[in-house]
Amino acid sequence: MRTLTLQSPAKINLMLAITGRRADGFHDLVSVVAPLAWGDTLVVEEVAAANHERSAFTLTCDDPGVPIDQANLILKAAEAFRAATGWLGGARFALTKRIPVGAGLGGGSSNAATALRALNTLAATPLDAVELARLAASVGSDCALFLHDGPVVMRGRGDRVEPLPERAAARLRGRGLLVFKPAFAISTAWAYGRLVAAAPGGYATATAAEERLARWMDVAGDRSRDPIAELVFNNMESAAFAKFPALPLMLERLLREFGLATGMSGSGSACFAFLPDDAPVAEICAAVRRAWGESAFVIQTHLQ
Ligand SMILES: C[C@@](CO)(OP(=O)(O)O)[C@H](O)COP(=O)(O)OP(=O)(O)OC[C@H]1O[C@@H](n2ccc(N)nc2=O)[C@H](O)[C@@H]1O
Ligand SMILES: Nc1ncnc2c1ncn2[C@@H]1O[C@H](COP(=O)(O)OP(=O)(O)O)[C@@H](O)[C@H]1O
Repeated sequence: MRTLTLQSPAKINLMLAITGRRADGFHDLVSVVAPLAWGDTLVVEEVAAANHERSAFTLTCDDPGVPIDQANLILKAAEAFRAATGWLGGARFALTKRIPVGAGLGGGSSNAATALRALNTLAATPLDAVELARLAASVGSDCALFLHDGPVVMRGRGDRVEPLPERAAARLRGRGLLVFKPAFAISTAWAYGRLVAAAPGGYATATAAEERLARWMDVAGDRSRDPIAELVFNNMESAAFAKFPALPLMLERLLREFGLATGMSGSGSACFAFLPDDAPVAEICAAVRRAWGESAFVIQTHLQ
């Protein structure tokens, strides 16, 4: 039986414009998202179907805080895969969790997409790319982006995903950054709920979002400039920053003391700072830990 070991990366929303609520209750958005060169590891051990009976999907995880029952997006994705393909095989999933939960780093969605990629490799009659993307989107709004290995633009409720044009992607790939998260998490449902409560005040217009993206793509090929800070935008920050002032205080401090461009990822609470080559990384990490305590999560990585 085959065993696959796959990386399941975290993501950062470099630009996140939530543009309004849809009839189905979800929100439309325009987002530039990039996977990080860091994340969880998923080992997938194939279990053959015996006597034309279905074999089970099971999950273990080294982090006791992560559910390992049907609430886990890995098992949801696996069952969705079976329903879509009729595949009778099973799998033992073993997840090594590094991505903090409720951070806006897309850990659960990434795990689900990674599970789908694994099962599609194991299945005798795999889904094509369009079918796999549709299936991923049915598991979670943020899942489909993780079927790509580089920066993408995500639209709709997150289900319409296209790779960034190469010239723009090249400006992001390999870019160093620090990702840091305080001890508290923020629930995605809460963050969208705050936008609904403030509607229509908190929404960005789709036109302004597309213009921001187009402006950045226009100058992205100009090597004499580094316009990354002009791309960074997130209208989920208002609610999170109002409730948790530790977040904006930290970002202001990193700009003031180290001149760093920063932002919050997704619904938070993780934030990121771009690291120039000569950045005093140890000093920056120390500043984060001094303010947020030793329980703060800090990782130095780069965009994939
Ligand atoms: C905000 C974002 C930005 O990338 O990321 P995270 O902060 O969660 O990482 C995503 O839109 C999160 O996507 P995801 O976490 O997959 O959301 P889902 O599981 O589908 O839905 C969780 C909750 O968010 C709401 N939701 C989600 C996506 C969307 N486009 N509109 C919504 O209103 C749903 O109504 C639901 O209450
Ligand atoms: N494989 C998984 N890894 C982490 N969380 C998961 C997973 N499957 C389901 N969840 C649940 O998803 C919720 C959000 O998790 P996560 O994807 O890490 O956050 P975020 O949406 O902020 O990026 C949590 O309530 C968690 O219990």
